[in-house]
Amino acid sequence: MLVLTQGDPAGIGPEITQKAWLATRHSGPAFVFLGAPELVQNALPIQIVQTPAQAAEVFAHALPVIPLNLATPAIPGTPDSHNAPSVIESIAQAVGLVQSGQASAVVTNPISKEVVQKTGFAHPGHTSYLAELCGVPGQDVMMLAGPSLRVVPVTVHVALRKAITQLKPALIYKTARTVHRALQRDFALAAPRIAVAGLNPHAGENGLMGTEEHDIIIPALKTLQAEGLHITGPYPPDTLFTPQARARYDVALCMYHDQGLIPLKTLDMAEGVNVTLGLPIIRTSPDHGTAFDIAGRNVAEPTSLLAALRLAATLVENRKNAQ
Ligand SMILES: NC(=O)c1ccc[n+]([C@@H]2O[C@H](COP(=O)([O-])OP(=O)(O)OC[C@H]3O[C@@H](n4cnc5c(N)ncnc54)[C@H](O)[C@@H]3O)[C@@H](O)[C@H]2O)c1
Ligand SMILES: N[C@H](C(=O)O)[C@H](O)COP(=O)(O)O
Repeated sequence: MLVLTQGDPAGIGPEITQKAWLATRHSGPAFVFLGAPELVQNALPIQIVQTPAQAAEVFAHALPVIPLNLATPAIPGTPDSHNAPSVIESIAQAVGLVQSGQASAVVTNPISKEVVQKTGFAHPGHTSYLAELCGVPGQDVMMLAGPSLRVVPVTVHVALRKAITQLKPALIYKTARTVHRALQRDFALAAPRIAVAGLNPHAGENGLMGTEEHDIIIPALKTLQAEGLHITGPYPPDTLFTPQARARYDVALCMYHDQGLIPLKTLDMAEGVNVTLGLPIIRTSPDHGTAFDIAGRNVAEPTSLLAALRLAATLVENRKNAQ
């Protein structure tokens, strides 16, 4: 049984949750919504439950809901930081259900980083918060996975100027080792191929356009290759995402957030999935955000959430088989 968090109640989470249930109620994967019932009951039969086990019994007939309370009524498209505590509580409770063995994985509905930050939330988003909840702070790695491409940014939710200063061999080691292990264990790839993007145009043109490749990336790759990882690069980023290039690797390690997320969301926005690696639990999420600009208009696509639910179920199975 997957547990689906509430996300920001003013976003499209409630809408895509209902659409996802209609699409999976007979075929699965089954999930329980952990959030305010009033967000998902406007067009569907829902059933209040207390546990994921009770949710499994009703899933084909009603959307199961483990209830939370909102501080203020949600207005689609108009986020209210007073409801941030319920957003955060839903994530924490979902992790607890997986840690206690009552649920198999967490799938998160989108949150607004800006809204939760207003309440002093100490994380840029779900990813590092999940690592803290799981007792592995700093071990989290963010992957975006789609039908055409998988990318993992080495630096994530920081200003680009800061991302460049953060780029160090230790960060490349942590990221690459975590990715290698996850592709073997959770994605069932026996010999995963990791391609690494350069930071600079033309991957530095042998030092003419920047020295991060020579000084940081290449030495780190040599260490990882000596450990037996199939990791190559650094490649010129502008040709790393062509169909021909993508056929030669299983994941692209990128130097900063948008170096990977622009091609991923350009190629696979509809079915891209955000996967948190490095955790003792499985967590996926849609590759999009709260979409406040369309919330409440019933035009949101559930495809990425459906892909996230299905990938979570697959990763759970793969991890179980790998044990
Ligand atoms: N995993 C997450 O929780 C997550 C991911 C990305 C962004 N965010 C947050 O979401 C908020 C808004 O971010 P943003 O505007 O950069 O990105 P966004 O993904 O919310 O929206 C970008 C554009 O894509 C459209 N869109 C997004 N999902 C869609 C869907 N399912 N169907 C149809 N159209 C869709 C939106 O209408 C918007 O025009 C920010 O606070 C950001 O921090 C959260
Ligand atoms: N970087 C992701 C994206 O742009 O889609 C997303 O913001 C991740 O956020 P979480 O850490 O809240 O999953």
